[in-house]
Amino acid sequence: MKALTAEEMYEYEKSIMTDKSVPSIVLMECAARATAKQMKQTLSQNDRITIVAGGGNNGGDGLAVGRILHNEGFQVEILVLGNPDHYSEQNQLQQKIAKSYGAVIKTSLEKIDFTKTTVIVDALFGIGLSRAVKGVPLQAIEKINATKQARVYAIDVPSGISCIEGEILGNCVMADETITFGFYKHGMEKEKLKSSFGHITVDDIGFYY
Ligand SMILES: NC(=O)C1=CN([C@@H]2O[C@H](COP(=O)(O)OP(=O)(O)OC[C@H]3O[C@@H](n4cnc5c(N)ncnc54)[C@H](O)[C@@H]3O)[C@@H](O)[C@H]2O)[C@@H](O)CC1
Ligand SMILES: [K+]
Repeated sequence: MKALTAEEMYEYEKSIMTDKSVPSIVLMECAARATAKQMKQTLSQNDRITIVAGGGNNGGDGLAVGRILHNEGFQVEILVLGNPDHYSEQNQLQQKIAKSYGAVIKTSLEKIDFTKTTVIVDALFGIGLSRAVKGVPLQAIEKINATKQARVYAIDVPSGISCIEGEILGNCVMADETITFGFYKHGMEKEKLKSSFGHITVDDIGFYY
């Protein structure tokens, strides 16, 4: 299978945003809608959904997924981790939109009661992971993996897997499903990582041809 490295994917996205003039936030909305659509194959209104978002655009995707599902009546709680000074533009905008629709955003791992969670969306890191996870993000990954009763959906890449090297950097989320955009990512071609990705869906989200 054709599996793109992070650099190749960034290049491709840049060409869509410049040559095709597609705004980043439009790509993000379409990525989030594709993720929500795939999740709804197995979601029920009884599910308690916890979005675990980082401060970058993977987190932005997660915030948009949370707002979309919240607006469709699902039980959603959103956790955003990371240094607020480093939130990406799109992440900040998605937080503003989610709050405007009444979604509650928490910012510390301790504030989430994972014992009640039945579905986790892993939106900590996507193709931007560039070094081994440690500290709070590592605690979050371990918490997600310890929440045995939850189905775990990874947005784009399970957090902790680097698409630069196609390797786990420290530890990674063990996803039941990964929804990735445009192309398979470097690492998905490796047999030894199959159990980390779970079932993989590639969605062109309307722009990646
Ligand atoms: N570029 C775009 O407009 C789009 C990007 N998309 C999403 O955006 C993701 C890429 O977003 P970003 O480039 O913001 O990066 P990520 O959201 O993957 O990572 C967030 C930030 O974490 C930092 N980081 C890297 N390794 C770390 C570590 N070990 N510990 C702590 N922080 C670390 C980096 O500074 C990185 O910018 C994709 O995977 C996809 O989910 C999609 O929304 C499609 C549109
Ligand atoms: K992720």
